[in-house]
Amino acid sequence: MDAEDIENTDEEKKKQEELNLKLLQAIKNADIILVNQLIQEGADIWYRDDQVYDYLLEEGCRAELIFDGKKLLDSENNGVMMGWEQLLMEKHAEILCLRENLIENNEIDETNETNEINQINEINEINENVIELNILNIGFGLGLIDSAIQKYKPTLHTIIEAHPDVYKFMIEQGWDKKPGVKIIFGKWQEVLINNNNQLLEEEGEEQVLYDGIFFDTFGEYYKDLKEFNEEVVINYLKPNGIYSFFNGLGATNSFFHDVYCKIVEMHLAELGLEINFIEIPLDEIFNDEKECERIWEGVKRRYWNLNLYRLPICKFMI
Ligand SMILES: C[S@@+](CC[C@H](N)C(=O)[O-])C[C@H]1O[C@@H](n2cnc3c(N)ncnc32)[C@H](O)[C@@H]1O
Repeated sequence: MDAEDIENTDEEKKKQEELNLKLLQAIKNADIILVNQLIQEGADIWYRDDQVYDYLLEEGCRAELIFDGKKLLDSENNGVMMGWEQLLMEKHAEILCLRENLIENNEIDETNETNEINQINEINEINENVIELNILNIGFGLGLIDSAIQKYKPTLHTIIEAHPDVYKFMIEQGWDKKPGVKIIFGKWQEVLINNNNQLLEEEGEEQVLYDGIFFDTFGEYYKDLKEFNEEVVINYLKPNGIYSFFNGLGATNSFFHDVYCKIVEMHLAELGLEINFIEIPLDEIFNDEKECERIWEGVKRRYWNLNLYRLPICKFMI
């Protein structure tokens, strides 16, 4: 790199920093038009870790965040990306909803292969024997996992979602009218802790416990996941329930990812939970350079860099 390049890089950094500071200021002034404009110009919604994202979320982060979010999540812009995440979400749903320990009379044919289990007919047949299936999902996003969970006909399917536009989208799509679905709008921190337990049954004030809990909030950090485990999972999961989360821990680098997987295992063990991982290869998708380019096209912050997905299955140690 010669002196001119260094100067240019410094210049770019300075410009970016200015944009980011302007963005923070515009957010504080609640100047939505300017916020939108600055994000389009390249201001970073992840500036100062999650400070800006969080601010937008707290303040009912408006269209601009959804706009950015749509680049990541919207099926029209990123259909292929949905493809790879959908596969994972379907697997997560299967792990949470379809299991022998939910079956009253253990009538599962053990020779069933996973791909066969995926057939909707079989799901219905198997889950007919389940007395109760309560599932809690944190973070609706595009509703990929929630759509997959619905196939298992849960008795209670609670969804906690904090983003007003995502919430609006859920209502428009009729999610509030689906059988068993209970939507709670707000941050899980507010809904479930801070002495504000909104999961209590309205009539009997009885604590609902869940057979399956899933956590995928994006935009939050390991400390949030840890808090969720400590404050929510151990209080809301049935003794034989299964907890899982989107395992994007340190997923931009395989070394960090390995370390995080160990850390989460250690922290869960302190809470009396064991964790096992199902490994799902992603190399077919991510080894293909062209495919990769397509997946990440237009995405500001690439958040995945691994050829393997480690799907976590957490249970109370017996
Ligand atoms: C990556 S998306 C979830 C994707 C989802 N698993 C799916 O299958 O489509 C993350 C969602 O979590 C929501 N979210 C972020 N922080 C949250 C919080 N503290 N409480 C509740 N929802 C939150 C976001 O608004 C977003 O809709």
